[in-house]
Amino acid sequence: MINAAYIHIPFCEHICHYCDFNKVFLKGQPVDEYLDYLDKEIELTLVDAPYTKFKTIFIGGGTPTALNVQQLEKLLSTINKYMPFAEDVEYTFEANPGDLSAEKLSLLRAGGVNRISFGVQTFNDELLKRIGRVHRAKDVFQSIEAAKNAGFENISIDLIYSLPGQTLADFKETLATSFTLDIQHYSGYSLIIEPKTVFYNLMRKGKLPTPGEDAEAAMYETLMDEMEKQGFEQYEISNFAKPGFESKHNLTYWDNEWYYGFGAGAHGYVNGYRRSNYGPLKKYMDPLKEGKLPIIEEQKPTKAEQMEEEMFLGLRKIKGVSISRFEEKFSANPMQYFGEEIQTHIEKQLLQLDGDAIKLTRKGYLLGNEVFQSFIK
Ligand SMILES: C[S@@+](CC[C@H](N)C(=O)[O-])C[C@H]1O[C@@H](n2cnc3c(N)ncnc32)[C@H](O)[C@@H]1O
Ligand SMILES: C[S@@+](CC[C@H](N)C(=O)[O-])C[C@H]1O[C@@H](n2cnc3c(N)ncnc32)[C@H](O)[C@@H]1O
Ligand code: SF4
Repeated sequence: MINAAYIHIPFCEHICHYCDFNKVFLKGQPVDEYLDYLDKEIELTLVDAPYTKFKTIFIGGGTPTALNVQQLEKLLSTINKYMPFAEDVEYTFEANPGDLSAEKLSLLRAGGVNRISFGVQTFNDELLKRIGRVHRAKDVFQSIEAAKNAGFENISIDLIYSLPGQTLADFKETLATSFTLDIQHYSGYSLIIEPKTVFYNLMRKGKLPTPGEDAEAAMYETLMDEMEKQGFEQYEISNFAKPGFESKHNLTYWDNEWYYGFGAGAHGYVNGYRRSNYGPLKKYMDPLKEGKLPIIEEQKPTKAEQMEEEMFLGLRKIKGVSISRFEEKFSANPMQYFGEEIQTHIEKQLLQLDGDAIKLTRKGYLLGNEVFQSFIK
């Protein structure tokens, strides 16, 4: 039974210089039509599904909060129509600071949303401008205050470090400001320069002054140290939470469990099959017009692939991969199956054994990608 769902809203009011997620500039887009087809996709998918109460629902983007009040109402009513919630559901909406009026916030609350994840990135207004964001630090304070006033008690922000021109001192200031917010969860990502973004083109022309590897590592160390000092537990390479506020939805991914993915470009892991939807709006909507699901490809990972996934997803979690759970799932001992890879990384002090767990060392957090890749045979 699948009890997690991701829903993608691919519209943004502006396009940030670093972002390569599936999104289009909002103006002139068939947003209402998109929401109709999203309704159709969810209906088609869930009509034959065994009765499920959803434990996690995550509305991401793009920018879900770029929808207007009527469109938000429509989206929430689709979800309410087809997706019964478990009592302890974690229902997240991603939001851009400055986007949420009191009216939109109370609609979300009334619709059952109980977690908001704001894309803050940095509190330095100069840097915000440089990375192509339109919000400013003051919008973050206002939005979080408004979300609290509307009754939200589980609020997260995303930060990006290693931004062009950012110094360690600057990042420390962003962190210090973040801790004045009294919220429950933080994600801290290091900037990835993705192909086809403004930043990628600047980089190729030698015009992107990124801080460099040493500064990036120093910022990450600072992030981890400061989070710990403030009582936020690191539970994944980039994620920190007050006890009990770890993101259950994102843990579904790292625990290698099944989930639905609805909307343009969304991916899902449904009944053993990894699937992804068409990204471009027209390609997503066309099959639905004929009553068909907009799936580009569906692939069932072999047992060997599932074991690899269990490792490279699970090792992202600070508590690591449970040996006994692995054995239960695959009737194989990971210490034997991946003996060589694990041994090599223990020798390099990137992995460690801790009771029933295989997990990264602190040095391993910095070099996670090197470790994960070695598990893909
Ligand atoms: C895809 S956005 C969607 C939510 C919302 N539109 C926003 O901008 O916050 C989710 C998060 O991904 C992170 N992100 C996007 N592009 C990134 C990149 N190139 N490097 C690191 N983090 C990135 C940002 O922190 C962002 O908040
Ligand atoms: C970068 S993460 C940020 C999560 C946030 N830090 C939190 O704690 O809630 C969220 C982004 O990942 C992407 N994403 C997550 N699940 C997805 C899925 N199943 N299919 C496609 N994109 C997905 C979306 O672009 C979404 O905006
Ligand atoms: S970071 Fe968020 S707001 Fe910016 S372009 Fe990407 S999805 Fe849109």
